[in-house]
Amino acid sequence: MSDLQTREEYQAIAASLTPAATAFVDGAFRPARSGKTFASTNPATGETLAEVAACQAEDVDFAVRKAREAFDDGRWRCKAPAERKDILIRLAKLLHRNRHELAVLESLDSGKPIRDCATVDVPDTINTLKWHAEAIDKLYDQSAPVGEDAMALIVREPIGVAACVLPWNFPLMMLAWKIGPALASGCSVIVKPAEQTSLSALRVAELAMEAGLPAGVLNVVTGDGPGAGEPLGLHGDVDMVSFTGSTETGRRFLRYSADSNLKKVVLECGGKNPAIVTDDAEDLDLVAEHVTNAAFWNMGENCSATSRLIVHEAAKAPLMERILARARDWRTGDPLDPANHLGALVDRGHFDKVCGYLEHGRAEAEVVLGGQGADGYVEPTIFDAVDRESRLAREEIFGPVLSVITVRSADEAVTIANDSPYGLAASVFSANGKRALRTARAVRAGTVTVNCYGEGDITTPFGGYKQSGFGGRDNGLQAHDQYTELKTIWIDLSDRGPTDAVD
Ligand SMILES: NC(=O)C1=CN([C@@H]2O[C@H](COP(=O)(O)OP(=O)(O)OC[C@H]3O[C@@H](n4cnc5c(N)ncnc54)[C@H](O)[C@@H]3O)[C@@H](O)[C@H]2O)C=CC1
Ligand code: BAL
Repeated sequence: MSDLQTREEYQAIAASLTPAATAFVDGAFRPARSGKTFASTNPATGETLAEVAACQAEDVDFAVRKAREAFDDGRWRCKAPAERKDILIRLAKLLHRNRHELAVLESLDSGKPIRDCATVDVPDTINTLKWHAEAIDKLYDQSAPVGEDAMALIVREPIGVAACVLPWNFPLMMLAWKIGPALASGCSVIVKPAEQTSLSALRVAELAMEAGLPAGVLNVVTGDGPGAGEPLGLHGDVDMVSFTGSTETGRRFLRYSADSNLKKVVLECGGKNPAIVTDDAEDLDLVAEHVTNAAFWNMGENCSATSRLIVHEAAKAPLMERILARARDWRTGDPLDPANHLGALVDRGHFDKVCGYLEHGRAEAEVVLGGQGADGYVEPTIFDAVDRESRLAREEIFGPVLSVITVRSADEAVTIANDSPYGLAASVFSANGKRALRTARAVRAGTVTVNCYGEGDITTPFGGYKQSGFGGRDNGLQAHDQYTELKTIWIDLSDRGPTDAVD
């Protein structure tokens, strides 16, 4: 049954909110030491939602010190696994109890449509935390096959202080994708939300205290990239950074690491994701449904959005007719109206960037749908006859823009799909099982879906090849690898005496 409320109910919740907007460190809300703030605005209205603490290096230092203390004294990592599990499950329950408020906060701060915040973002956040919490007391260490004279234990230990640097497109979901496994592993965590969308992370940190998470274990440092992100990346006492965002900023984190303490860096970056439709694709209604969702869901502000439709010439006309029919039904407007599929883009800067691509597309390709933006909103847009060398075909637009490229064979489709610096996600539509699987194998991307579109689920690792990712995966038990170190403990079992042992 749908959990959606009416627009009026959402508006009433919005009117009742007084979001916390200072940093959250060592169990308490704290302003930036400088006293500086920046406005967090509702991109749909331009209204200021809160003045958020503009943290800088000194605030980051304090947060790292508190996180380190919490890690070193073992108040979290040394708790019995079942107790840590219970606290995180309590947090998941508190998120569920506050789900309408969280969905509204997320929608107001980011421009995302409430229908998605309520039915996807918040439920996925809760499920992710629950799933990692449940794993805590079910993961076993290993013993290596080293023979009779020794025993070698391979144990997994929390890495220490983990910094989670978040994007603005899925503020809650990305928070959960990172703090879920980080906290489950026993780390202390410092979250740096994107400056556009700080509010939901602060609320989650507050609820985590209510759930019983010890102070200092989950901290949120608000601020922009150069002010708060850079000092985190350069900090000598941060053990790892898990980052989601642009490839350009991802590169910076590698440099920060090289210039400081060689902290582990895991990057989940951009994508230019192809959907390949072969000449034998069946059920074009279903294909059209998947491609429309993949391209326009979350206003295309999604690293795994399908932004290139690579379609065989034989399937193109009937498929395009079906995609257009669906996309025309997607309503754009007030994010708090559950009837709307698309809300506002995250901020004016990003809106202007997407509009720049629309202008380019109008000049270089054939507009078959949309093609204009107004007042922070961009309607679903489809460009046909896109040149595979053009900016539309190669650059991440991060808006509701689909570029169509026509091909004459499956091999040509794969060549074009792989002709990209990115390799995050792809989908393949073909009724021929062998061909579909061969194509899925040939595409260089971290997630390839067959006859559907998606990102897998919490049980499957998510991340990219090439410049889409580096160093690890989110989701699945593989996500725990990010936040843990492996230690070998070698125990001598031989009956040689000490003199023999050094011979
Ligand atoms: N893979 C993904 O999910 C995302 C991709 N993007 C892509 O990136 C483009 C630009 O968006 P931005 O908001 O500028 O992304 P961004 O990569 O700059 O921001 C992501 C995070 O990095 C932080 N950051 C920014 N500059 C930093 C610096 N110099 N040092 C340390 N931290 C820094 C930000 O404060 C934010 O928390 C988008 O148009 C889109 O193409 C953006 C967000 C998410
Ligand atoms: N779609 C999940 C990852 C991201 O867009 O940032």
